[in-house]
Amino acid sequence: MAGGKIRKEKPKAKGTGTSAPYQGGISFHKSKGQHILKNPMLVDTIVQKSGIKSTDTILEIGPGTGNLTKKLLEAGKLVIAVEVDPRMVLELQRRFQGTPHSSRLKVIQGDVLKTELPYFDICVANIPYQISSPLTFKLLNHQPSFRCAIIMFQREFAMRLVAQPGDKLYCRLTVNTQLLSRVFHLLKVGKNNFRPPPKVDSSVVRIEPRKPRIEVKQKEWDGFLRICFNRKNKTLGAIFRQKNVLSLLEKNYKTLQALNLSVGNNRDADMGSLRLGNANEVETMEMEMEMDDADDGADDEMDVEDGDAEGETSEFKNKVLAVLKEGNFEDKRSSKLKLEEFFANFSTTFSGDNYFEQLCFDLVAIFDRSGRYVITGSDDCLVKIWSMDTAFCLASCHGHEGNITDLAVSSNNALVAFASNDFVIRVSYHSLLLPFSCAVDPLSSDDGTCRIWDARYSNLQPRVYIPKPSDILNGKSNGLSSNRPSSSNGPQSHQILCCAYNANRTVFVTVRSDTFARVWSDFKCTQEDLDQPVPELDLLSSHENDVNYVQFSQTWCWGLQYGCCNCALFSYMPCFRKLWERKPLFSQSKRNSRRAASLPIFLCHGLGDEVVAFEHGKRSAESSSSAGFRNLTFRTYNGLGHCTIPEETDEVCNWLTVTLGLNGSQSY
Ligand SMILES: C[S@@+](CC[C@H](N)C(=O)[O-])C[C@H]1O[C@@H](n2cnc3c(N)ncnc32)[C@H](O)[C@@H]1O
Repeated sequence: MAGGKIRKEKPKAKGTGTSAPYQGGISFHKSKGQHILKNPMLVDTIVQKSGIKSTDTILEIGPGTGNLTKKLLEAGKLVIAVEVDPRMVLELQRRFQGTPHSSRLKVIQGDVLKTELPYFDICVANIPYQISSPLTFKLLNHQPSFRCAIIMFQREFAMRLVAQPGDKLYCRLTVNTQLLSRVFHLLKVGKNNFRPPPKVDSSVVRIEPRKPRIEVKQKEWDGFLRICFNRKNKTLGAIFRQKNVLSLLEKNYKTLQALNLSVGNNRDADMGSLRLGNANEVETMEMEMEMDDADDGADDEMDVEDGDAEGETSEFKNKVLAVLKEGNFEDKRSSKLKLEEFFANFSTTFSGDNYFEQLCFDLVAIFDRSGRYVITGSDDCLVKIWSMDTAFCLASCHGHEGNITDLAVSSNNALVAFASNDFVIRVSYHSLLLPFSCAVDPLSSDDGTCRIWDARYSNLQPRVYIPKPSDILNGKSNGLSSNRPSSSNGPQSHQILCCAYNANRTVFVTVRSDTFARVWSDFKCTQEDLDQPVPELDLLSSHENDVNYVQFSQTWCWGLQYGCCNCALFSYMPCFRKLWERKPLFSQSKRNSRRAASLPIFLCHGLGDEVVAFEHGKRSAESSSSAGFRNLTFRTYNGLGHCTIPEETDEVCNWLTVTLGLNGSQSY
């Protein structure tokens, strides 16, 4: 591995002939990754390390204003530059027009990911980092193959490419890249070598495509790696015992078998020798991979619970495990497995049976509430925000250690919650003016807790919500949870599967794979509050299996906050008893309790509410009255279900008009 590090721009040496960075009066767009190289010495070093021959056709991706292009033209025979920004294309043409280089520069205007690449010997590029992954694989699949690519990447991405088994960054990207190429780290590059400086450090790597290529069915191979790296520190034996993995493999197997039979392809039905049919036909089948199993981190067997299929499934499981055992892979972990071992495992056991072909995790994607942005999550552990106007990726959110399994935007469009199968849910401000990145607390992964932090102050610790272990729960919980992980709490053994905020962000609910839903208060919002215990307001039970979706009712928004609102309007108050117990009205200062006691409250509830039982509304009213609220109106409506009627809305309107003095006669 070559070394070296260039950190800072050296002052321009007078009379050396090195020129100042050429900017051409253009303003740079961060959304297009426009961070031009401003250090001429660095440009020289990159070109020198590329080993360009005078006969070479060079591909440059994103030439920008041409600082690197100029040196490439001096070193090679022909430079083909692909640039998406028409302003840069113009600037490039202006810069080289009339120079001896102009006939050896060919500029293609367009998005490199959508451009059919011409023949080239070598690729040298300082690329926009948001296209790192697709670009790498586009290059590696390019035919005829090229000699090498010298590319500037974000440091972390570069380190993933060169990672070795056992390294923290060793991942599916590493193995996929190293299957097709050999990668070397050439140079560390500090932020100050760019204008404007990016937020991250960079590295230059050299990628040499393997010749000859290792031939592998790429879809199958990638599906296999997705499973292996989904929990990369688990043994392969434990991974392939998971019921979702097994049932998906079996589903693939059976569907493809059926397809094969239905086209009259009467083959031996033995698993070991069956070829499972045409990939195009199965492309349309719905086969989602959801790794949301109850997973306690141990390597215990988890049998498929399918009643009728049990016998067959066990047989299927045994066969899968037998092939793992045969290759001695059962106790190996993906994080430490060499490429050759992956390959051996894959080709000797599974290849040809197409079990993995359909194992691509779907992207999760949602529009934000304005409709101007799309937020996506994927199995590359990243959440990205895309502009609907330009189709550019505007921000990437790092920090998850597992696949992104779900996304949600709060009703006021201020927050985005990401669920991941690394056991953590993260919540970030959805504001494009703010850095959209969250640092991961290394202690937080795999602990089944919920963490919420303020992305505006990424140096601050997130607030941690630790559910009580379900084995000590006896129906309902009344106690407080600590907001700090502690050994007494022990490791959490259940993933959080989904969560939701209520409309005004005062309460949220999390659901874990132990089937319990927990309701939490989010009243505290300052950093000083971090040391205070976080109240787990309520524990909801009765589901018998995993709960995969949770949502607050939007029919009424309840907005009660102590001493800071003028009235409260709701159909019932979730967790009302615990709320009053935690913050008894009369434990506050006299002035505040007087004020709170006179708070006008309007409660209304339909007697036929099939979703929130009338009883809850009634008890909310009784409990609030006995807590000391004396200005409370409770209206009930005969036969009204979980909806509203004109009579109710009229009454609410009148009440608000009088209470808030909208008719000029304020009563509060
Ligand atoms: C990091 S700058 C590098 C500029 C120049 N090579 C340098 O080193 O000074 C990335 C360049 O890639 C261009 N770019 C961004 N996305 C692109 C895409 N999808 N296809 C082609 N060029 C792209 C940007 O407009 C920008 O000029």
